Amino acid sequence: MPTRLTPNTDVQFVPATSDGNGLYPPSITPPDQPLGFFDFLRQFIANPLRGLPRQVYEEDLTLYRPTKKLTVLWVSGPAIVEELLVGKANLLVKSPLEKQVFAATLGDGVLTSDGALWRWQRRVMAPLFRHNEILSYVPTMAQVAEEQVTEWRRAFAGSQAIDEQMMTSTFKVIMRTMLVGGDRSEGEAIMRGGSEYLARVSWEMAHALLHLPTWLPHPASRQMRRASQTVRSALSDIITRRRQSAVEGTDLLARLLNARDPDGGEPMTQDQLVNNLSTLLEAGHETTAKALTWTLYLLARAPEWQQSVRDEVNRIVGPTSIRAEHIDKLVLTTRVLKEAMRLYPPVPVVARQPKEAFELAGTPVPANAQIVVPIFAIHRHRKLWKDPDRFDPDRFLPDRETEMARTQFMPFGAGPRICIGQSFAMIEAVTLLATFVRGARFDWDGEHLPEPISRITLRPKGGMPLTVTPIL
Ligand code: HEM
Repeated sequence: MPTRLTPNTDVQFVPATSDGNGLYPPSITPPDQPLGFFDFLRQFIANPLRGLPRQVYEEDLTLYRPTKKLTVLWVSGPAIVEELLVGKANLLVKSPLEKQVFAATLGDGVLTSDGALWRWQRRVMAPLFRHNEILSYVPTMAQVAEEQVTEWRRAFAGSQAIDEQMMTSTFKVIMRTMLVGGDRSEGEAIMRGGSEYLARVSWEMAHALLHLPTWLPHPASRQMRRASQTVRSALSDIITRRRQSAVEGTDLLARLLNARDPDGGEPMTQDQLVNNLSTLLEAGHETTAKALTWTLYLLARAPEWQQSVRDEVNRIVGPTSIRAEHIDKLVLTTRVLKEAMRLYPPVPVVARQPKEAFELAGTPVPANAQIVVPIFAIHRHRKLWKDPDRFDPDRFLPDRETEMARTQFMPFGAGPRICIGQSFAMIEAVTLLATFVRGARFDWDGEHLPEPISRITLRPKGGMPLTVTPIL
């Protein structure tokens, strides 16, 4: 039976602080009881993760019905997550809330569409994400990472805005591997526009939760519209130039330009091309940037782990650039990344809506339910993890990892909508992290305790200043 919750308006949120031990990084202390609707909404705008009550971290299924119109089902037990996202995937669609939030920027590209349109778009893109194809990008990824290390050497030791630098690096990677032909200023406009859009996304979500008409503006409407226009018009220019120059190639844009609808044989329209390019650029860089940002924070708090990663990279790779054959051998580096994505999953929540009423683990789910899989809470679930808030990469030692249920650790989602870029992200993150840690030391000031804030991706409140000392 799901836990049924009675709204309670007295709950205070206390973002956890550090106890001085570097292995316990900031978390969110969940409220003992859920909030009444308006408090929920207020906290949701500040940080949707504050809306998750304690039960979500302890039970498998939690039902929250704060108003007659809103039913939220939080699914946090691995067996039920599997039943939902794998077994019953064909009974679900992407949440209309998510679609409304992304309509202006991603349209109905592969992330936000359903049914035949989704299947076609996913099939067109799948070949780009084959493991071997991605391994061929390792030299480009290593070069981008080395450029960042060179910048740190030029800047000498000091505090650096790690979150911004990780965004720049991962964006360079995606532009140089997937979208050959964009120029630098277009690239910067796309990156800035995407980030500004996501920073304000909770307004759009709250607007959708309240079922307000889409023509009614909210405080962030204008900035979000401007940000999405910036991104879409830069992408449209790149596509037009590419069509005019008739450049051949196998990058993402070439594949999208050559794709034909299996039923009608039609190519993608300009709008569909823009939808999918912006989807790949947005989904493909901010997520990996956040994985790296949080990993470096954790390593700065745990210098002994940082040194172990450095030792591994020096032993396996030495002073040369990282190559494809090194990736599988960097096992400790990979474990550290996984543990960082457990504590700070770059996509902290995924959501669905049923096509019609159905049953989940014997519980009736109404057709209008918002089904939420809170990855953040699953990764810190009290019954699944020992000492869940502690940073301990050894959880991912091979014999311990094989004991985990498939959806106990699910930073890339699960089922047919699992992240198409999973291999790309892991190979990129290992290459960049290994190059960074070999080339520089990262130190924490002992004070910065960023609250993890869900803005589709998991952002550190107050950014991520770390002291970087190049290793010459
Ligand atoms: C650490 C990095 C990443 C994380 C944690 C991540 C996480 C996720 C998650 C959780 C989903 C599923 C969303 C859902 O079920 O609603 C997803 C979907 C997706 N991701 Fe990623 N992602 C990452 C990197 C990437 C990269 C590098 C790319 C592309 C280059 C990418 C492209 C996509 C796309 C296109 C989808 C939609 C797939 C579909 O609906 O068929 N992601 N990602």
